[in-house]
Amino acid sequence: MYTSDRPVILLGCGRLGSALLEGWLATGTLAAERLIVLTPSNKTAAEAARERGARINPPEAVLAEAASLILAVKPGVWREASGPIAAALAEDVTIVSLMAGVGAHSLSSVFGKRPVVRVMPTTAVAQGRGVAAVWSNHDNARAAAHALFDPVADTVDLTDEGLIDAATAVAGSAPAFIHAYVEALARAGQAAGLDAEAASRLARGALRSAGAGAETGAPLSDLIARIASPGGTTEAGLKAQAEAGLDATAMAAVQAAVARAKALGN
Ligand SMILES: NC(=O)C1=CN([C@@H]2O[C@H](COP(=O)(O)OP(=O)(O)OC[C@H]3O[C@@H](n4cnc5c(N)ncnc54)[C@H](OP(=O)(O)O)[C@@H]3O)[C@@H](O)[C@H]2O)C=CC1
Ligand SMILES: O=C(O)[C@@H]1CCC=N1
Repeated sequence: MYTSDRPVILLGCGRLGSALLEGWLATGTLAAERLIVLTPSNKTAAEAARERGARINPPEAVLAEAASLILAVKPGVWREASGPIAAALAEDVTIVSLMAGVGAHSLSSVFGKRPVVRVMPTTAVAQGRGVAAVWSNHDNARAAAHALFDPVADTVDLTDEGLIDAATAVAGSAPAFIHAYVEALARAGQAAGLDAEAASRLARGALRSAGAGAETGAPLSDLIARIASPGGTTEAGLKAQAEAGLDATAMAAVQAAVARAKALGN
């Protein structure tokens, strides 16, 4: 729970910014009156927050009240988006960057000595069921990030900023990798004779079932063992999947995402 009386600025209200707004308001992490949203265009989530008391694009002087600035803009535009507001911020404001690739050193080149924390969440923060990697050199900044993200995500502290790129691949991007796998499963189901709708519903249901299993907290190896009857269909499928290069596929996806994060930061 975020307990500071001072507001939080959300810079950028796109897919991730909107998901965060929804999650914070749904979980009561933050009273809407404490939220300031800076967005160039109208967004449904921002309008819903405005109706509950959030300030959308207020006069610049208001920004000095904030305790935290959340950067939820694209890595390619953060400098032009931050430049005009940096001077208006309090000297002690915590910079909470959700951006892939952009390092603390670059952030400090714009925000000076203000403490920086990097957080890499998934969009399931909207449902209060995300996961988020957290890295900072500053204890207070890390604590501020935990106050904002613990209510909407399983937060995983990283000891080294260099690990954020790996976390971006394995958390931020990975839900899309998994959705793509489920789509491939549905296509394979169609190839095995199911019609498109049945294949899609069955594959999505399998994803939901896997998620429900994962949410019990049981080790994934136990969950696999519970489904795979000795000598049965699952064992046969798992063996074929491994032989077809499942590990290599995951490795390729993670390595490509890590490389892209590094390129985005340059
Ligand atoms: N989507 C995801 O799952 C995740 C994303 N991230 C990170 O979050 C960040 C945002 O990604 P995502 O939400 O997907 O991107 P989006 O493009 O959906 O959102 C970015 C938003 O930034 C807004 N914006 C652009 N310029 C400004 C400005 N000057 N001031 C304020 N807002 C501005 C855009 O406004 P407009 O719509 O009006 O153009 C847009 O809505 C990225 O850095 C990404 O690395 C991290 C983890 C997961
Ligand atoms: O695709 C991206 O670059 C962002 C970062 C992690 C998820 N979405």
